[in-house]
Amino acid sequence: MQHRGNTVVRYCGSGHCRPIPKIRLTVTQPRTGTSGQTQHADACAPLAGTVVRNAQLRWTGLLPWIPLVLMLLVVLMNMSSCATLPCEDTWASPVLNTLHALLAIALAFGIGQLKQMHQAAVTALRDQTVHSRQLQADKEAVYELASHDALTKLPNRRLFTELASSHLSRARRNHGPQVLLFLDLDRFKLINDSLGHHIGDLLLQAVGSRLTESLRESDIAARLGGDEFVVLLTELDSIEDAAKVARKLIDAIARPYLIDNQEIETRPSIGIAVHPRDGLQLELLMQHADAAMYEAKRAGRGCFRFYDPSLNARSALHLELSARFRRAILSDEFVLHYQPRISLSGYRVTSLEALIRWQHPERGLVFPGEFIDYAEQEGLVIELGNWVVREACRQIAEWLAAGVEVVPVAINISPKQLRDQGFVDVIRETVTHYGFPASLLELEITERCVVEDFERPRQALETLSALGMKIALDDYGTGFSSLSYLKRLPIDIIKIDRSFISDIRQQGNDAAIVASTIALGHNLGLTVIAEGVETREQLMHLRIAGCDEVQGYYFHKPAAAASMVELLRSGTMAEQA
Ligand SMILES: Nc1nc2c(ncn2[C@@H]2O[C@H](COP(=O)(O)O[C@H]3[C@@H](O)[C@H](n4cnc5c(=O)[nH]c(N)nc54)O[C@@H]3COP(=O)(O)O)[C@@H](O)[C@H]2O)c(=O)[nH]1
Repeated sequence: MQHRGNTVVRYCGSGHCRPIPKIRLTVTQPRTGTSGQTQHADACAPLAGTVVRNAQLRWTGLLPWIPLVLMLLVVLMNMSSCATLPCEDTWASPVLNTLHALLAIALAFGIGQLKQMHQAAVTALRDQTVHSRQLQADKEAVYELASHDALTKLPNRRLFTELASSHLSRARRNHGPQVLLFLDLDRFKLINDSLGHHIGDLLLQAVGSRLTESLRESDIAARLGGDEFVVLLTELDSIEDAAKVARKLIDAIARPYLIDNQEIETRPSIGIAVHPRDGLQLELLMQHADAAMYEAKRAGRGCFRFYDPSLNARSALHLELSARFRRAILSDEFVLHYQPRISLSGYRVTSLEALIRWQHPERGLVFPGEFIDYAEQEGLVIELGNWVVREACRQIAEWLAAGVEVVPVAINISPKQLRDQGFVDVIRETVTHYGFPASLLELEITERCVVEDFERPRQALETLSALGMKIALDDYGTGFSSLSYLKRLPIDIIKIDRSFISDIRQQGNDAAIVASTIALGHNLGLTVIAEGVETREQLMHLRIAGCDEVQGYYFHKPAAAASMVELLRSGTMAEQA
């Protein structure tokens, strides 16, 4: 079918086209009370059928009148013959009898036609009823499709915009606080890519159900698309209550899901914007809640943040950084900072992690959280990663030349970089160029590196491991914590993510996870490192739990290469006061 102007042209079976006026359906949904979606429906077929049937009825409707007219003629003739001839006249009787017989036949034919006509009318009426029921069902289906998300059955962006906008304009008169929550699932892409879209879809449905179960009837929840959901909280006593609801939603959504016999976990990051404080119009509130959601992601994911006007300035900075980023690689504006890793037996410096920073000419030091994702999306991360390899090797060579006892330097490898065909050669050639043992370089990868493609990264890691480099699995516990990866990849070190370390002292889940990860790592013969150690309490807990090494602000923040020289010369660190 094609739409041409206001005419819908339907391709018929015979191959020629019949123009039929375009039908507009304006659908009203009683549940929400909103005048709904205007849709063009393909109503041509049933309507065309009805037109043809009506024409047929008109023609067949004339047929019963023919015998009736005949009958009238016979009666008239009969009457005139009786008037002019003596009725007993012998020759007139056969004529009249014939005419009577004709009359009887005509009557029978007429009654038959009348019956058929009645039957046709009844059928047409029944067809009409079935058709209007079908049309109503079609209208409802069109409305459902146009206004709801097919997967979760929640309202979609369009319906949410209608409902929330009308609610906000009413609320403007009532002066109640209305709060918009913008939710985005953490690491959903990882789940989708690794477990398949079917599992991803089932997870989204389950998240949609948890969301609605946790809200009041009066709240309006919708799925915007992908892993993004929005909620308008309509009956809050105070803005503080929004934080309680956000916390409740995080807890509800973070509970594990059992999907196709697999336990899956996800958490939402939530941004919050308050009406009228953060905006009067829905569009602005959505933008602000979205900006706050990104802030929640930056703050470590699985948490919520309220909108704050300074976020706008940060978004502007982000855009500006993106524009300058390509030039920055060419103009060598990046530097590496280093953070020591310390053994828990003797507090020896065992390694340095190289962390990239952008020395921006006007903005000063910009941290990788601001540009690594952008570099990854734009395909610039390979170029940037190769720069890190060369710079780390140059620095090792410089320290060695200065007579400093160098410990291995760990560099972070991004997923695209590890999949790049030239990756192994770049490392091998650079190490050969500087002529130091390959064991002075360590590679930190995350599970994300092997999700999309396993074999090529595995081979690259095997080759580099065979050269003597150690491989660390970073951010352990935040992805799948897959035992299969630990078994099939040449991993030497597990780095427990800092999100498990911050609450370790409370003897809750995090302490149990850390203890079992340490036991698991040791059973597999791996070195276990805890990241993000900031307090003495955490340090003591990790010592008792049997962790091998720690890294974190407690001992040293990442710092420029120059400040590592003293540390490397002494080789140990002391506990902080
Ligand atoms: N592909 C590449 N990724 C890189 C590179 N350099 C860094 N990164 C990744 O960027 C993320 C953020 O890094 P950064 O801002 O440098 O933060 C690191 C530390 O400063 C921080 N850290 C360390 N100790 C603490 C602590 O006690 N508390 C606290 N709040 N933060 C701490 O952790 C980051 C190091 O994390 P990790 O890499 O997981 O060991 C980060 O993901 C980097 O990996 C690069 O060259 N290439």
